[in-house]
Amino acid sequence: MPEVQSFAMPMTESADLVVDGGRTTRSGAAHEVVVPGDKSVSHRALLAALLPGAPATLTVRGANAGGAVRALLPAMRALGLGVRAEGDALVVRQPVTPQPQHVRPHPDIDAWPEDVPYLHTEGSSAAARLLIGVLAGTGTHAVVDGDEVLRHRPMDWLVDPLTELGADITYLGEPGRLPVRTAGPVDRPGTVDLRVGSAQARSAVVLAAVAAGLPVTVRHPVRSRDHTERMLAAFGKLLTGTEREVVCGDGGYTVPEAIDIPADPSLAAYPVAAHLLWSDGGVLRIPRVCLNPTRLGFFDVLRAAGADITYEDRRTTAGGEPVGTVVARGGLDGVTSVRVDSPALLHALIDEVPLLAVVAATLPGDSWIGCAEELRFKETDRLATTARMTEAFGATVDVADDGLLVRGGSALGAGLVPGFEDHRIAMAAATLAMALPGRTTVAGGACHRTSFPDFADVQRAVGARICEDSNR
Ligand SMILES: O=C(O)C1=C[C@@H](OP(=O)(O)O)[C@@H](O)[C@H](O)C1
Ligand SMILES: C=C(OP(=O)(O)O)C(=O)O
Repeated sequence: MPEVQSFAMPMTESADLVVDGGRTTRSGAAHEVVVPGDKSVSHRALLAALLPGAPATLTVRGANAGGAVRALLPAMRALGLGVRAEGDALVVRQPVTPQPQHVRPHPDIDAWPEDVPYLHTEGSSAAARLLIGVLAGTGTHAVVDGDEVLRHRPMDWLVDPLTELGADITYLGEPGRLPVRTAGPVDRPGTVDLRVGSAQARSAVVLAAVAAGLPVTVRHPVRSRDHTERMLAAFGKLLTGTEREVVCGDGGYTVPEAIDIPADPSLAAYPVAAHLLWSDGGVLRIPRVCLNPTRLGFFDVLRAAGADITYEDRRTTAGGEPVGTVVARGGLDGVTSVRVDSPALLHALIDEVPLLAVVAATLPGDSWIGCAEELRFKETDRLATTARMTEAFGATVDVADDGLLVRGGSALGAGLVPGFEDHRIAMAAATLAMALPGRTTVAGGACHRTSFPDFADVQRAVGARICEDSNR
């Protein structure tokens, strides 16, 4: 594992979120809310427009409109695709005149490669990593870069296996990190072993192999979210394999003219957690949620611990993803602790760890969230920032190399808590604050826009008192 970043000084570029505890709606009420489209499925659907043979127009309906997905659009435009919002859809047209992006200065780079598109994906690691995979499959010459935070996140997780398969990828700055230059396609069939469970790393290699039409077997240590494989299979691509490998075989695929994006389970988790933490009875329904089992860890862990969460109206979409309604009834009475102790379960709730930690802090027993070493390489070192945020409410959290031990039974209180400019940390903090008496300010909490632009509206619809305050 590479060296982790230091997040000693919380940054507060975004407005604060101010939350007053308690629920505005009557006890036992029924609520139904809609959450945004799945971020991961949105990234993959948009990138399908860059696969060889993609249709002249691809309509992605219900895409997530947060900063992480938007970060991909200027890069696509720089590659000569037209991307336009039409209602709740993003319409991708090709080819159009490329719209170059501005180069972000880098302390170690004086001369940038000329005559190749410069592609900047802001802070979105999924956008950068999946894009590198597609470029390595199509043999497109380009530079892929990101913001200061993304420039610290590991890219060797995918660049190493892509290079083994023959791709020409060079680091322009620090080895293992962005920016990278892609200059030649994967062209050596074979088997590669991934050393991390990252779905982005696996997806990059699978997308490269499929785009290049190269027979490749990708062995991986854990079956993390499998949206790429499901999407490609829905396009007709023959992918076989087992729990630990994906075999990208011969045979073509057809990218359809429209793809529907189901709602994001990692975003549905916030109103569900708020509802359970209020523990005042009632029922909350969230329709059209992606029920892919590789994404349901947060709900499954709470169900196993005794919470009443069910999945209803299940069906499978044309895109290969199961969807349905997530229904939460009652609260957390009888739930004493939670436990995550397998890599597959951890990956099924990887983005919900900060939220699970704050829920665990309200329980009487000690909870363990393990197998989580990859959390150190997110927007922040999320083992450290989750602990610091949860402790700011009065909780006791022990940080291990690979996880968090959240001690039960601490007295929790409202106050000023750090959001670390990390959307998952900020939304978890605001959600716990909804259940605590008094006023909490989540510093920089408006960074929720990275993945959940209408977070405050949705939480208000289930009874929260939450607003933005840029005047602190
Ligand atoms: O494949 C994806 O779209 C994602 C995979 C996960 O990251 P890793 O691949 O780094 O585990 C997750 O944390 C991220 O929000 C989105
Ligand atoms: C970690 C996340 O995304 P990414 O890795 O794409 O930045 C996230 O959405 O929590």
